[in-house]
Amino acid sequence: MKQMIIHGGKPLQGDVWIGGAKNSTVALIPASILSHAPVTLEGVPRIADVDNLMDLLSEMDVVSDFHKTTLHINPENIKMSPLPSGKIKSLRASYYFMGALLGRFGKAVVGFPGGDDIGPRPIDQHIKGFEALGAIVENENDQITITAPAGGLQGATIHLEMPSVGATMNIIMASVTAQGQTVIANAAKEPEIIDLATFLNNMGAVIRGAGTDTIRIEGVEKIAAKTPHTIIPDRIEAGTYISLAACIGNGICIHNIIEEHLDSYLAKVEEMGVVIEADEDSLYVYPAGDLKMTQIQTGSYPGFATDLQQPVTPLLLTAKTGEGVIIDQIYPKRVGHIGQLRKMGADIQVEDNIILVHPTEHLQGATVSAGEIRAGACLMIAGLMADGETVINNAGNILRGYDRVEEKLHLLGADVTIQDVPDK
Ligand SMILES: CC(=O)N[C@H]1[C@@H](OP(=O)(O)OP(=O)(O)OC[C@H]2O[C@@H](n3ccc(=O)[nH]c3=O)[C@H](O)[C@@H]2O)O[C@H](CO)[C@@H](O)[C@@H]1O
Ligand SMILES: C=C(OP(=O)(O)O)C(=O)O
Repeated sequence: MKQMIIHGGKPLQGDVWIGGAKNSTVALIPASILSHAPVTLEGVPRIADVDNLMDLLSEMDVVSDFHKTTLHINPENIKMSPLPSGKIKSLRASYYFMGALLGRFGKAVVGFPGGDDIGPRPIDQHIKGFEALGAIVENENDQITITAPAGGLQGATIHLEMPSVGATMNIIMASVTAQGQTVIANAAKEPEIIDLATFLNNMGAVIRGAGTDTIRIEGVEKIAAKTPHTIIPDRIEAGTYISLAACIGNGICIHNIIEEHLDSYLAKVEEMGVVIEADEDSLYVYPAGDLKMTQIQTGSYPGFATDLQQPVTPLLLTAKTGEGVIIDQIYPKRVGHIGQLRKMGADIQVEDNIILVHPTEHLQGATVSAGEIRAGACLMIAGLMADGETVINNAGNILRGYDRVEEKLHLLGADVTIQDVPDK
């Protein structure tokens, strides 16, 4: 098990550079197998999800090579292989191999995906999409087998019941080479969807409307990468460092940001009183003064991201008066961090899945556990604010999605180490 040890209470300052978006990267790597030529991805974050996806690629004889921030993937000798379990369970996004294998071979055999413990995460909309394209979907022994009809997948209109990021991406991957037109109505609008569409369109796919709620895909016979693709910056990593900077920063500049991707988040923290100055692709967060308490409801993009509700929670604790309310409408059960924050002395409760936050003058280091990636980010910020030593168990969950986090925190002056300890 990985353990993060923090000696907190010191103001941090300096510069931090945001990596490529985890939620783009974990879709683009599976999508690369749709290419009939080698793929180059630039700006790839150093995160455990990437290592696990590379292992899954190698199970299909797809050679990949990751150097600095460049990932080369050569799918030219790919063999159609079932991906029943093992690494499939280590991350949520392994489900993108369903759409990608279906698009490439007309068949996918993929184990049920793993991922964060944040409440129920059904994939019925993904399945509905594959079936609308004519595929037969069988679910047996925790393994999903998806088979295209004899004449290949046929374009169709799919109305998603909710704007699911994963279903939108999976249907795009499956339909890029389907016959005729596919329409995804009530599609997710997240920036990572646009990134996937840009990546595939540059390979010869015809996808229009990504970033709106109606996406139209005209099937083409084959696609092949021609130019390297640079992954968009990670808006969730950026939001995490903004929260950290406002909680414990003495002036922090965060580089490689697309500000527009953070609009609803920035509006909220600025409403609380955090002063932020924007430059071209960077934001400077001033040391925070007295902050106002606030209420937050998460929603689909462009709403307040569920993946930022936990990283922003320590900031609400620093408000001087009032009661804060956080409601996660996407994952109402995503409240595992609250009990851990209470161990550190936070005045915070959960009632009927609603998080109630009260001003907390002092956090004290404690031994806590990162039940999932963003709970880990929340505890990491709390540990940096707290007096004394904080030990975060299961810190591997932080490393799933935070690029070179130890190195970045050191650059800001933090006393943080990550170590391996035997599992209990
Ligand atoms: C790898 C990746 O990109 N992960 C992100 C992605 O997850 P993921 O793609 O899994 O999340 P979705 O957008 O699909 O989920 C949104 C909501 O729809 C529900 N739903 C989804 C699909 C489905 O078939 N049926 C169904 O009921 C989910 O339970 C959830 O309440 O978007 C989430 C919501 O922004 C983020 O928290 C995750 O970081
Ligand atoms: C829930 C998340 O990730 P995943 O969908 O990969 O589990 C997240 O990034 O906050």
